[in-house]
Amino acid sequence: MASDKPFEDAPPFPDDVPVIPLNTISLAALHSGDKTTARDVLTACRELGFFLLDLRGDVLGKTMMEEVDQLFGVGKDILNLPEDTKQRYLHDIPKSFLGFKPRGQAKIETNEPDRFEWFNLGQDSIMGTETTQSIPPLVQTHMSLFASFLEHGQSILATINTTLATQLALPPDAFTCLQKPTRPSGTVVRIIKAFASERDEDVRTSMIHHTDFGTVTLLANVIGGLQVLAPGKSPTDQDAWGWVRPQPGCLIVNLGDAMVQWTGGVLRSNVHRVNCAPGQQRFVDRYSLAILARPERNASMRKLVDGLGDSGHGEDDSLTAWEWEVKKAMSLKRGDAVTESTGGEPRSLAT
Ligand SMILES: O=C(O)CCC(=O)C(=O)O
Ligand SMILES: [Fe+2]
Repeated sequence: MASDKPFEDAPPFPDDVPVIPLNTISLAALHSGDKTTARDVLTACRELGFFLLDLRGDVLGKTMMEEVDQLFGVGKDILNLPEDTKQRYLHDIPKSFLGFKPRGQAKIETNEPDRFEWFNLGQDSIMGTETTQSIPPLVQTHMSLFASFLEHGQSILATINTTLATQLALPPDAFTCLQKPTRPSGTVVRIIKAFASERDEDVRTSMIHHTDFGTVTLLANVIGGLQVLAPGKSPTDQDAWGWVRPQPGCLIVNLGDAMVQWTGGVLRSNVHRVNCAPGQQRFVDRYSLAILARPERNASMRKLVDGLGDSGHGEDDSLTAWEWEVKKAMSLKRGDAVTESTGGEPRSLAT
């Protein structure tokens, strides 16, 4: 996440909850071309599909940290706009995922309403590629900050994608050429508010378990709540969930289903959820900030890696990213999609 300051202002993450061990990758080491670090990225993306990216000691990382800090402030103001303002900029699923998602609109695993709101700002809106999203004035005021954050985030994403492609013996631009920021796509900058859980009956999941649809997600957290499902375990097994401990100066990076599809199951997209924050953190509202990258709408979902694994969806090879996303969204809506981690060679987390 961001600098140390927001962590000092927050209730502490407790020491007595099971934390999932995540590899920490240094952005500075990646930028300097360090081979061991590049290999570590591949290992993390095969085994768990999650890692921490340490931004400290890197010029771009420092700028990113400052922008994350600023956007946490702005994001809070946006998510706390008056209800009637937010109502004017609601998303329109499945036509558009852009705009506000009201609290309680989706369900959690018990069929109770969810406990979060989000606002999705389309990369296409920021880049001017498409101008269909109507933007609240407060967001418009901060557009240059969103644009700068997205540009720096895209640069980090390009480094991760190029590293992965090279490690898989693909052309370095094998993934980046399918997700150029200037081309129309479902990529969004997302701000999320998961509500404080003061009453005991609120101590439950905020955002249901899922995998991300897209390519790579960059996520900034201060307050805990994010949980990752241990590979091979069922989401109903409450002991199989490990907390992600947010770290100052670090982003959380996770892979989405598109990377599994492109790599024929070599890379991993892991199930995660947002639970009620642990310990004393449950008493404060939890904000997070993310860039969820998706392939360009017209990108091919054809496998780029052969014979190393199988994502189990060979028929998807002929689809464009847009067709593929619609197909996934429809099958989730019909309820015939099983939410499960896919791809990779999961390591056991037992030590
Ligand atoms: O808020 C978080 O920590 C995670 C959010 C998330 O998983 C998502 O938006 O897909
Ligand atoms: Fe997610």
